[in-house]
Amino acid sequence: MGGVYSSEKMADVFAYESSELDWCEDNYRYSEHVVEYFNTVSSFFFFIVAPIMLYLLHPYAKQRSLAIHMVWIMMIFVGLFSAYFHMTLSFVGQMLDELSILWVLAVGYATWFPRKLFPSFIKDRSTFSRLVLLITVITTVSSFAKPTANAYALNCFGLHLLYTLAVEMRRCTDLKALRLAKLSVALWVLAISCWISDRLCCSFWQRLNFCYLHGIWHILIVMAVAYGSTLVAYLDASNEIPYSLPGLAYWPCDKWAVGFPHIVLSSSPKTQKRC
Ligand SMILES: CCCCCCCC/C=C\CCCCCCCC(=O)N[C@@H](CO)[C@H](O)/C=C/CCCCCCCCCCCCC
Ligand SMILES: [Ca+2]
Ligand SMILES: [Zn+2]
Repeated sequence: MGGVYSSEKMADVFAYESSELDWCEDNYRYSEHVVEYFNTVSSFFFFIVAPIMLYLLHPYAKQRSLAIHMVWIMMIFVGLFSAYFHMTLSFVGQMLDELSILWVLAVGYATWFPRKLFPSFIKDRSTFSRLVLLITVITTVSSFAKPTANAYALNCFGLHLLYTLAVEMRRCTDLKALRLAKLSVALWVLAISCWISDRLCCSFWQRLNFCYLHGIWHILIVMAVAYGSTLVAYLDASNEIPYSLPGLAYWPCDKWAVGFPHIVLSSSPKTQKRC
């Protein structure tokens, strides 16, 4: 009897709409199998951007460490779990979506957090990575205590990332890096405005019959991560492999600096910069 009860409970967490979260988009509007259609489809944008970034960052990863590819490989899983979450609005979907974001952030921090900003008691990156791992495991376990607070906690980590970037950019005189920083922050501000507005002003957007802000957030946040992570990687390359003369370029149109940013490594001398 107890076995039947617990397996029913197990099934409950996979059930459609078992999550306490429900985004502004109308449920089952376009399909009886997909709860939030536009939010699900927009999650596939992760699958387009991740392979492009993996390809573009490959020369830098080859020089620095192939482990860097983990960030964008994990972003493919974030997209997959996000699509599953919005398709079902299940509790398992929510936790997979949120925990995969937490672990991408952890890998990003372990890989790119500037050495000079390490707490004073930490001497090398492997000790720092162990500290990040410990914090991530504790946060993963705590995330089950109050799942509705998880997304807000993740946004706080996002704010810390922005603060770190601001500290790093204070001394930077490289115009291309400064432009990339401004674009990254602008994309993040637009993205987070959509996320907050979808959560807090839903009745307003319903009256306008425009309930797609969370889907737009998906698209903007992937672009913010593409821009922001390239900037962090560029600062890392300037500090850790300066002999390969890292520079910034854009694909497909470098001339107008439009498209996806990436790092070019060359042996020719560059104009002086300080980052
Ligand atoms: C020195 C550190 C370097 C770190 C490198 C960056 C690593 C990538 C970081 C984050 C990945 C974010 C992926 C977002 C997925 C969105 C899925 C989603 O929509 N989930 C929602 C539910 O469907 C959920 O409610 C969202 C919660 C909020 C997540 C907030 C994540 C913080 C993102 C910070 C990105 C900053 C970009 C850089 C800007 C300068
Ligand atoms: Ca909804
Ligand atoms: Zn989402």
